[in-house]
Amino acid sequence: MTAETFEFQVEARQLLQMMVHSIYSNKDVFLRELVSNASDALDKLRIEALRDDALDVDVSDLHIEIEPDKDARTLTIRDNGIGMSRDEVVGLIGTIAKSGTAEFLRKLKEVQKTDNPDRAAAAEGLIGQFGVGFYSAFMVADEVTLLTRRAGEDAGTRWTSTGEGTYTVETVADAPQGTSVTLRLKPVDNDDRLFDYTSPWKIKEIVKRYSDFITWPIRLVTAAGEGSAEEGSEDGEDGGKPEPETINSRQALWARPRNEVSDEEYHELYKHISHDWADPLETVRIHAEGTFEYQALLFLPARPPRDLFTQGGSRGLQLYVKRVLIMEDCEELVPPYLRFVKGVVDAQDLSLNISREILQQDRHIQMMRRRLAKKVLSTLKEMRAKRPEKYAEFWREFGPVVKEGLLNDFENRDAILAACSFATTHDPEKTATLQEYVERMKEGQEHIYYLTGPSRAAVENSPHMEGYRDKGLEVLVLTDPVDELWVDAVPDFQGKRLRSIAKGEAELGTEEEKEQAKAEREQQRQEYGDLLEWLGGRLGDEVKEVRLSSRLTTSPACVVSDTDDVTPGLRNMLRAMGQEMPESKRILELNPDHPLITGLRKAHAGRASDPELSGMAEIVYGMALLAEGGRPDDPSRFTKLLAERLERTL
Ligand SMILES: Nc1ncnc2c1ncn2[C@@H]1O[C@H](COP(=O)(O)OP(=O)(O)OP(=O)(O)O)[C@@H](O)[C@H]1O
Repeated sequence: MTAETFEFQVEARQLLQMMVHSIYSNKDVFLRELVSNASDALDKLRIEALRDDALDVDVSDLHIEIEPDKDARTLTIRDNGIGMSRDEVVGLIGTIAKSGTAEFLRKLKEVQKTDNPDRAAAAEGLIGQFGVGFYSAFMVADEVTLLTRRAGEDAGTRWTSTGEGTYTVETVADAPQGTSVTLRLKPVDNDDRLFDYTSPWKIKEIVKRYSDFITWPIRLVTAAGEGSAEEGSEDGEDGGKPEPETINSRQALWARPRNEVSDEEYHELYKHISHDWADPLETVRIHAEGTFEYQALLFLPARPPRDLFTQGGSRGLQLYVKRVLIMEDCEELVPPYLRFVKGVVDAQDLSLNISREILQQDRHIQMMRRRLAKKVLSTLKEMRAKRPEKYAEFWREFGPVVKEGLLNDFENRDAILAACSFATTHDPEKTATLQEYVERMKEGQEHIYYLTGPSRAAVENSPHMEGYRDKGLEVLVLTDPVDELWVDAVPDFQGKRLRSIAKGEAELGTEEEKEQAKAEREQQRQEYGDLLEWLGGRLGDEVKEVRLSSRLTTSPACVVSDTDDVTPGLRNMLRAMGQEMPESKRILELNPDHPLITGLRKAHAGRASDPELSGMAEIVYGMALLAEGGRPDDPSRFTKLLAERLERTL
């Protein structure tokens, strides 16, 4: 059949260009990527064969082969795994379905344009986050040919490209099942770290470093005698019969004693599982013995995957039963708020062909899920104590996800809270745990105070903060959307209630101060009685009450919610999620010590019926809304009223 030529999709072309002109300095990783893909293909075939008895394939000798040809300067990576159909080749290899590709390329170009001496490192960091898989072959090859046949199909597909803009696809009748990728290697250029990838020594070195733990045999196929030759040796030129040699130890890392495995080896396993090119932040090992035995290796990534907040992203852990991978993304093994955790669980006593439906109810799966969640949470707590910088890096990226657990994992609520930390007014540079907050509480302070808002600046500058700052009371600064939700779901911490400083009456200071303030307020209430009543009448459509405030020191007024009402932030959020949320009227609080308010009281006492005054009611209320980051219902009317008054001061 004749070959058809296709154009790469725009993003794929751009990405290929970068690979062809090789911006990534460590070119050895192309082999890691191709071996990783081959290993995945073998896993998939085995899983499919477990599920589908009718699938007519031989799974008795699943393996990966690497075959260099020194004379032709080619390198072939072959597997007898699941293979790809013609449509899959075009869809998976010719296009890049990853979300965020355009954004990634834009950033990459930006980095490359600058004269920053670290731009190569910055570019590598970006590729590390993105991962480019199969395309990394073009770092070392000027032509790549992929020959593949999907298990269960008759015809195979040959795909060829020089990485320039087009690729050809051809149907072939006699392809072996599985996939082989043949690279026509670029000339060796040691200065550019483009090594001789036909050298058996080099191949072994790379496989040992990056792919040793792959459970499938990786066989090096060389002409007789060549496999054991030293680098640069010309042995084997007589072209003896190829002799395969298994070059990986195939030992599951999780089954090896901790002190025999290096961090690098763990990191390579993480990269293989997660498709991340960067090292993980933390490795967690679990070895459960007893009636139900299992081992687990879990990893906390350094950076969030692009699909962390989207539906349908790849979630879950790899589930093995006695060293055999039976499920790729087993979501049942981690609760949704730990969905960023990657890793492997290997259980001794599960059925090999357990179905997803059964998994959900399986007692052992539930037991492991519980234990793994607890272990991750305790690791976070420990990280915070012992490796605070790493924890801070983690928390910045994943804190909002972990806090989702406070909404629904009641059993682990305390453990989640112990792993959480929050920005606070105590120290702008450091986060605090609730435990630390409680230890610092002032004498007479009963509650844990917090304020939610869109940003740190908005929260810190909010008028609600004034009295608390004045009294030296610490307030948690909560700015993640999820904070609006969990604060209502967590009633208390060690018997101390969490209280929004924008809700209810503020009761500040020691018992004595509170008593004193109460007496003062009583007196002021009499003085201000008329004004409060009048304002309440004027603003009756907007607010449910007008009262004197004990939380303000410098602002004239603020709006607060009633203790059990939802905050405006939460209301907006629930509305955005499509929930019907009725307006609930709020409370206007006045600062009886502010000149604007004392002036207003005098003006009202002197000329209560002056129409000028009624505009003032609206202005005071509008200002209070603006000060908390909200806005008046009718901003143009508000501006007009304000302008009229300002005019008169000129
Ligand atoms: N040897 C192979 N056998 C079967 N399918 C393969 C093989 N190599 C690649 N594929 C298919 O092509 C897809 C794209 O591969 P590619 O390496 O570009 O990306 P990836 O592995 O999905 O992700 P990443 O870029 O993070 O490595 C794979 O997801 C897989 O479905």
